[in-house]
Amino acid sequence: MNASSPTTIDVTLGERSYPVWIGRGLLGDSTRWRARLRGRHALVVSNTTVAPLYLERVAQGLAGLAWASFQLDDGEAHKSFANVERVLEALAKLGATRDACVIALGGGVVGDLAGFSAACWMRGIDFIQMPTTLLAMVDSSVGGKTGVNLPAGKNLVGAFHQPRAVVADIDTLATLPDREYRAGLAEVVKGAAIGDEPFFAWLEAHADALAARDEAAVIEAIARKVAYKAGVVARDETEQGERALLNLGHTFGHALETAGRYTTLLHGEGVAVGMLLAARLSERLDMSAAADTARLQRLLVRIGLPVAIPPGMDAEQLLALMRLDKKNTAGTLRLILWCGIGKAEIVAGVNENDVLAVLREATA
Ligand SMILES: NC(=O)c1ccc[n+]([C@@H]2O[C@H](COP(=O)([O-])OP(=O)(O)OC[C@H]3O[C@@H](n4cnc5c(N)ncnc54)[C@H](O)[C@@H]3O)[C@@H](O)[C@H]2O)c1
Ligand SMILES: O=C(O)C(=O)C[C@@H](O)[C@H](O)[C@H](O)COP(=O)(O)O
Ligand SMILES: [Zn+2]
Repeated sequence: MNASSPTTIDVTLGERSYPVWIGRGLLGDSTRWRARLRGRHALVVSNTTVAPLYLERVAQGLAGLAWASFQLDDGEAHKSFANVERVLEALAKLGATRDACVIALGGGVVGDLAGFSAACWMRGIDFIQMPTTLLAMVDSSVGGKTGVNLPAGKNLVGAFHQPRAVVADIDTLATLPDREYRAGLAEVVKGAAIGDEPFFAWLEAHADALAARDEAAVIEAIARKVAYKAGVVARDETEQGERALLNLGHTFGHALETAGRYTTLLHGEGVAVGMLLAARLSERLDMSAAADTARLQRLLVRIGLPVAIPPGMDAEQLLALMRLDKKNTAGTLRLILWCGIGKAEIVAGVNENDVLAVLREATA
């Protein structure tokens, strides 16, 4: 495959739409993405790991523009309000006007923070997502959720702000560590588990090819997950209903990530464990069968994802963190529960004692 034939999926939001390009050589071949820039200012936001690897490829496409780059320190702990302020200061220093564009070059941390900064600067300017992790390609770069963490919890501050384009250059995956790659697969499994039974079966059949990073399998997995998510986002851009299903495993997962101070579990790993906890809770509430939970666990294990709560975490502490989840209403837990492969439901007023029982069993 070359840069002239990417797989393209359009995310359509009423009258608007933007492309997600998936393929090889896309960063260095700027013909497509450069045409999405409207003004003469661009700020590339990246981090200290990704910029040395890939900034040069993007820089070539920015020739002739007034542009600068800003590098975050690496890690989830840097998805912070303080860094948003630093990005905004970099935009001010660049003299960025309303037609400026922020380019997010990196994983989901960079994408969420850069996108939120773009949403804030002059009440909203363009941004382009250039995801360089599998997780960012299949999930965070698509759909317009942007934001940062607070010490109290994940993603507590943010905005819906859609990108102008998503440039998923799979060449960048060559340098992605295996653990990060596997974490990205968790969000692929999630999409299939929520709403696409045939895709789940395909993942089971291609688990070995995916673990070996077979190129055709990787591109198909990215494209199928992005197409699934694009459909959900098109129907419910701002999470008034159906979109909340994309949060399967996340109320548990975010609590696990936060409890581990963002160093114990990666986001995708938290989602993997979180999905299993959600599955067990669903079984307890007679919404799903043990056989489905076992099938989900088998696939996650084959991919090499964790399926247990890390040692030292406490059930009560996790429940307290879950109480701050954004989906909750009227002071009660509102969770995404699982009804077996390919089906999930939003359930309000979940009894905390049931959640605690599942957490206690998993932390015992
Ligand atoms: N907005 C959304 O819809 C959405 C969806 C899913 C996840 N998220 C968020 O995304 C974040 C997780 O994203 P992530 O898993 O990409 O983590 P990340 O951004 O921390 O990237 C993972 C690691 O890989 C490194 N890296 C990135 N690209 C690389 C490359 N090509 N080669 C080598 N190293 C590379 C990074 O420097 C980092 O160390 C979380 O904050 C999560 O909340 C958001
Ligand atoms: O796009 C969505 O909607 C998602 O929920 C995707 C999730 O995988 C992602 O982790 C998202 O950041 C979670 O958002 P939050 O609303 O729970 O903060
Ligand atoms: Zn997620």
